[in-house]
Amino acid sequence: QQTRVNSQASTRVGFYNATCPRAESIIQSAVQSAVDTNPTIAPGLLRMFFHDCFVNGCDASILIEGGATEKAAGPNSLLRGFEVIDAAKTELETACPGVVSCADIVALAARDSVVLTGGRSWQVPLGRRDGLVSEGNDTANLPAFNDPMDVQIQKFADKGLNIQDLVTLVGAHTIGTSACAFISYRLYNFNNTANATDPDLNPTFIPQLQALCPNGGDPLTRVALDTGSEGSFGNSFYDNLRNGRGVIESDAKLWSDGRTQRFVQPFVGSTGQSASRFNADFARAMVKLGNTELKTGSQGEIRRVCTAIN
Ligand code: HEM
Ligand SMILES: [Ca+2]
Repeated sequence: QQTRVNSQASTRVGFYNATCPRAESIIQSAVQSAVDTNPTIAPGLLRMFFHDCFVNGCDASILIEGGATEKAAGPNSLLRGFEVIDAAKTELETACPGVVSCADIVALAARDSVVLTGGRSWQVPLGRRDGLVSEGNDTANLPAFNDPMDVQIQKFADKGLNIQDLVTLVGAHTIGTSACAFISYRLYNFNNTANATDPDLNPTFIPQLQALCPNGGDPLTRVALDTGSEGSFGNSFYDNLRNGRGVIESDAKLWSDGRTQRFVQPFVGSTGQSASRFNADFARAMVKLGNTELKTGSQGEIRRVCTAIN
């Protein structure tokens, strides 16, 4: 198994220009029609790309179905949007059989999801190949909502991503929602102490979150990660962090830990400048994330269907 962390990325923009010129528009239409029907697909697809890239690189290992694959593992249990990738792949196989990798579909669908929710577009370097391995245990690479900041920083460093990349990429939480399962302990039982709340939470935010995630309520109830703006891609997420309104613990720590706060700061504020900086930096960080442990050239394969190795 070849792994190269961000080393001379050999993806390139326009990789399918000659071999499948309609590839990007086919994927864009598939994402658009899915998001039109169900807006929660957009954050689902953005998160899918992250969870793919962090485990065996951006190689569509996340899509493989069966026994103990990544998709079946705990950290991926709430991912959504798999059917959109399959729909795009079916159309691509008709238009240009055997050409477009599932890994590139995931990468493009993530970009399209950002654009459809109001973010700025960017060009996605392509040419990833699909991986031959998908093991549930490897999902331990993924950061967890309650990982200490040291662990989060280390998990990103292991993928060639620095603290600034971490802060920028977690800005993806400007769209989408979290299950109460990842929130309630901050409201009712912080540090395993009855009735204790997380001191990172703004006291005025606690009753709001408690209303959304009642004590003992359904752990699958969903709450916006960027309060007031869950459907709209932008830098308001960082304002919420500064205001003690980070919904999951790992997000809140981006402000309370000085190592990350210094990178949150430039994204805070309603001036066009901080918004513009976030959009530009996010695009750059996504390209960097997208070159994680690439398989290119003759490595891996182009899958016939995204859910199974050929
Ligand atoms: C320290 C790193 C991170 C942690 C601990 C983390 C954790 C989480 C958790 C616990 C959720 C809620 C999942 C659910 O209930 O369905 C979530 C949602 C989400 N995450 Fe992250 N995340 C991290 C980084 C990222 C990155 C780098 C991206 C993308 C570039 C991302 C994209 C998303 C999106 C879009 C959602 C919303 C999903 C939806 O609405 O279905 N996250 N994340
Ligand atoms: Ca992967």
